[in-house]
Amino acid sequence: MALLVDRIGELVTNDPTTGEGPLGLIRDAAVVVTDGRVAWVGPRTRAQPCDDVLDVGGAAVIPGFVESHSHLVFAGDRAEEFAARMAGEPYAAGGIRATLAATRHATDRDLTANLIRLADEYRRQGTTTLEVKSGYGQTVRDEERSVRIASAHTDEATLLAAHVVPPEFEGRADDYVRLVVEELIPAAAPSARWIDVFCERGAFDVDQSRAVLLAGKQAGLGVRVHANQLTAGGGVRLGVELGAASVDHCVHLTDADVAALAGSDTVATLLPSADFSTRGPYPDARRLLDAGVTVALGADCNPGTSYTTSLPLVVALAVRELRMTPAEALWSVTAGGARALRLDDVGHLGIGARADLAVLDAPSYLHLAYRPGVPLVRDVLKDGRRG
Ligand SMILES: N=CN[C@@H](CCC(=O)O)C(=O)O
Ligand SMILES: [Zn+2]
Repeated sequence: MALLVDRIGELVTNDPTTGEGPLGLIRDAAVVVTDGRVAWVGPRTRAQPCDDVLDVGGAAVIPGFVESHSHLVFAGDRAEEFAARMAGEPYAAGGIRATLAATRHATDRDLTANLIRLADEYRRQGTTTLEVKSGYGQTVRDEERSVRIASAHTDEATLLAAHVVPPEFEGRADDYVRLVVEELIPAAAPSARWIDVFCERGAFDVDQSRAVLLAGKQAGLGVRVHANQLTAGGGVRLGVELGAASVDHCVHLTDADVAALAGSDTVATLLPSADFSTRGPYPDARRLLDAGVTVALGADCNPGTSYTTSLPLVVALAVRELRMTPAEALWSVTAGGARALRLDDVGHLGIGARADLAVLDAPSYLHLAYRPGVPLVRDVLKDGRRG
């Protein structure tokens, strides 16, 4: 059965062969969906009649957001830590340990309920593809169950086996890395698609990160890295060296980091809501874009640095604070996220793509940045279906 999404005032396809400019814009458009995929897209006057019609009444329609960086398997929150930060405390990697303790005590059922709650929040705000990381367990048992819980809800589950050195390994990071390589990854990798590591002062250094990522690669996982969030360490170059799909945060970059990214297939994923919520500096998106680096944007939902599921907020921050154009920001949060996950059938609405789209309560995608904080996502289709 075919569905006609009709009377679209402005359609963003992200397919420059179908519409105008890099966003592939079509005005007065329609989309035909069959079997959960885009079967046809073009001016509405040329659309064939279909059994089912969704009349959006002149609204803008965009590809569903692709979130390539979230931490949804956790218990508790850290509102007090946030308040202390707003009163002047700096963010440090060690805060993760508070969530570690709460997560280890939580049941699978509690962790699942929290994940579903946050994934629903993401969906209501237009996100149709969601990567989810483990990383608040840091024992073989807790990482294995975290990534298993994530994988029941997404194909994009990431084993963040080395997020922080757990308290029982205080001063013995190398021993923890050995446990990760020898026991944790073999136990948890079957539930994951990706391996990730927090390569940062206070977390894991470059050699420790390399050992973890290589063990993950060996187990068949794709590589992603939390890199250069707090300092200009070696995380970005390590990611490029290992062929990472994405290096994430990228706040503190040297010229050599930018050059390495520009000469690679590795995406730089920027997470401005984390910088907003830690009151940290923002990354220099223009420097990356001008060097030809592929830039993605994510919300990085987690209880420590960025307790938001709003990719519309991220678009507004990217435009206002990172000086990206609205078109660049929208591309980065849809097609860019897809590149960061090495997916080619999401993040755009070309023929054959998944029919994942968001209908906005607005005549143009420009309103995502122009009307910050306003709930503009009116309807969401995932694989051509609502809900
Ligand atoms: N930077 C490391 N990981 C998370 C923060 C985790 C936490 O503070 O709980 C992030 O992506 O920002
Ligand atoms: Zn993160």
